[in-house]
Amino acid sequence: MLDLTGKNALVTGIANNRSIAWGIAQQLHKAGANLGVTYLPDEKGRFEKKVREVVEPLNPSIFVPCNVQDEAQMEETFKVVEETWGKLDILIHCLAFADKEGLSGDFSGISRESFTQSLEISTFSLGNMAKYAKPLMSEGGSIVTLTYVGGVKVIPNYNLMGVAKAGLEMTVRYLAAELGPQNIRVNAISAGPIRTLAASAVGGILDMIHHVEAVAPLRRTVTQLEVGNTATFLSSDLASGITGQVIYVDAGYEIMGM
Ligand SMILES: NC(=O)c1ccc[n+]([C@@H]2O[C@H](COP(=O)([O-])OP(=O)(O)OC[C@H]3O[C@@H](n4cnc5c(N)ncnc54)[C@H](O)[C@@H]3O)[C@@H](O)[C@H]2O)c1
Repeated sequence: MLDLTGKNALVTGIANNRSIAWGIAQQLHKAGANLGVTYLPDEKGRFEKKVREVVEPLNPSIFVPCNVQDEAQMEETFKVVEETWGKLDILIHCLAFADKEGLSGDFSGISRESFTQSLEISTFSLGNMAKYAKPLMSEGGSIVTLTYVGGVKVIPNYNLMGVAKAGLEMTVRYLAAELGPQNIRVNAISAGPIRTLAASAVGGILDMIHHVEAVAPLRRTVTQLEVGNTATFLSSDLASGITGQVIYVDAGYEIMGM
């Protein structure tokens, strides 16, 4: 039985109702988990307002700002988790960033600044979050992150994010090896292309989606809720033997050679 009643789940990366993290939050909630949500703060508070509206129906017990580049906010986030729940069972890392320069044109033209910023937000943040989650996952736990096939094979314009995702997938393996003895499992979902805010920054995302719809065995791409279902499974006892893996939720696209 897939039942997350009594489990505490912190979900990062909801920007709006198209976000993959929103699909995940809904399915975790449906399975009975208590939800905590972080949002990326901005000066005008627009993200906060938007995310608050989106998540309100799920009544999260935690709602805190967390820019992963801000160490004080990271610390505060997990302090609030400890004060509210005492323990954490599920951590969803569902965020990434690369600027325009990193997502179009020549790979060789990417600047040091773009590279550093993207890898810090998209890759380093997983291990750094795990550092704070580890002591709170005293009864074991599940950490799930999101990756894309562009971290394994060359996808036009994915450029810098491809390097970030390659690093992220390796981070999953190192974390799984480190945290396994504490019964903390760490996995990644490699999702097919979905129209979201982040995806719209990648040049030619619609072409990618149309290509997948034409070629993938299921002749379509996937939805946020399908990714949410897999994240919920990976976070449940049904997946108790799975760690360090990258699970493709991509309508089968990854197996195709042509
Ligand atoms: N959409 C796709 O086609 C697709 C496919 C495979 C994997 N993914 C991955 O899924 C994850 C979620 O992306 P999405 O497509 O749902 O887009 P999205 O724009 O809805 O979500 C990206 C999130 O990253 C957050 N973020 C960016 N910089 C941050 C920072 N410094 N600190 C904290 N949060 C920050 C944003 O606030 C946003 O909530 C990303 O890791 C993305 O690479 C997306």
